[in-house]
Amino acid sequence: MNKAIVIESQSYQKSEVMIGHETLSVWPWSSWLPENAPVVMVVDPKLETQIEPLVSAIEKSRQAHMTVVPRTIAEHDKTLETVAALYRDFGKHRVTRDTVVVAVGGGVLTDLVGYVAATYLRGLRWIAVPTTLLAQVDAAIGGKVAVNTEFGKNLVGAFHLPAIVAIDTAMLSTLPLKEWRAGLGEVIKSALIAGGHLYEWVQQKQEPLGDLTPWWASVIAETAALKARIVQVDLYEQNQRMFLNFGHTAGHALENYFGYGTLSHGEAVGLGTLVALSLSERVLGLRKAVREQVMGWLRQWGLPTKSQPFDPAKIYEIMAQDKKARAYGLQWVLLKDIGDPLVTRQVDSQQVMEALEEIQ
Ligand SMILES: O=C(O)C(=O)C[C@@H](O)[C@H](O)[C@H](O)COP(=O)(O)O
Repeated sequence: MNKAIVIESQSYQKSEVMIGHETLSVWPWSSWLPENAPVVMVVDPKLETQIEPLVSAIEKSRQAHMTVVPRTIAEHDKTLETVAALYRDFGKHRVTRDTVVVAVGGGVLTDLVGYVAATYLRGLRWIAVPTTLLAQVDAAIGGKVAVNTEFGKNLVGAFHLPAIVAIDTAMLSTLPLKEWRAGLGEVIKSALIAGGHLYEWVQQKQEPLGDLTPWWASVIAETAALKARIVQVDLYEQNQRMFLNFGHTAGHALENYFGYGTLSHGEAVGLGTLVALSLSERVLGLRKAVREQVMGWLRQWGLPTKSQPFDPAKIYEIMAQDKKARAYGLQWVLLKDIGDPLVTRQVDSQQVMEALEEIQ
């Protein structure tokens, strides 16, 4: 018999993105956590005091036991070794398949803990509680979970949607300015690929970092919503979701080149955005005024418009590992105009080298 038996996956992943202010411990945790399911919370130790109301809200809402695992995870810790350490923690705590993992921290922590949730016991339900600007507007949304390798950023990972993304903007009240800056690359990227209100708000003013003003509340909500809309139609990044990678082709390569953690993701994506805009001018005729405007935004927010010196040939070599690359070569996300991104292979190495030189 050579008739194929077809298995069509019904793995319908669903993710609810909640955005509020001072709402974390009053959200309906008892309905978010299956009855009697054990909970393992992996939390950035810096936040343990701040999230006490959340811990008690979860413990009050359930009979089952909750284990809190404090774990500092900086960019240079975003490795398979750290994943293995968490596997050991989960083994020690006898984590079972009905356990819900709650990840509380920045984008690096939610990326790594989300990957542990995607792979431990072949997959656990998880909830993301993002506590930085980067995580709230981008990293915790959409289920891209991953760790870095020596060959590149996020090269080992999965698509594993968090059941809930609980974004409480009050968590930003204690966020250091460096961490605010680390999320700005995604805000600028989103404004450029989306156009519309988000672009207009950012074009009109770039409010100071650190105060959660109504302007920031609107920008965060709209950036998060943009990502959710795109993921809704292209979870596995077959086409539109690639637009969210604007500025990341060069950005990730710069992070790898200088050593993870040396350049923040926001700084790297800001520089990568300038490279992508320069290529958009060369390949698609985008007007140079857009890049000049973005340089003004970066300066206003204290992000670099020039990189430390680097070897463009080495950056180009690292970019070859980019996940948008295919056997036939690199794919670039460029802009035809504000709000009008596209994916193209029609970029030659000379144009890339010239665009890279412009940020040196
Ligand atoms: O969610 C996506 O898709 C993105 O590309 C969003 C990016 O801003 C984010 O940094 C993502 O983690 C990078 O994706 P990767 O596939 O280049 O690792």
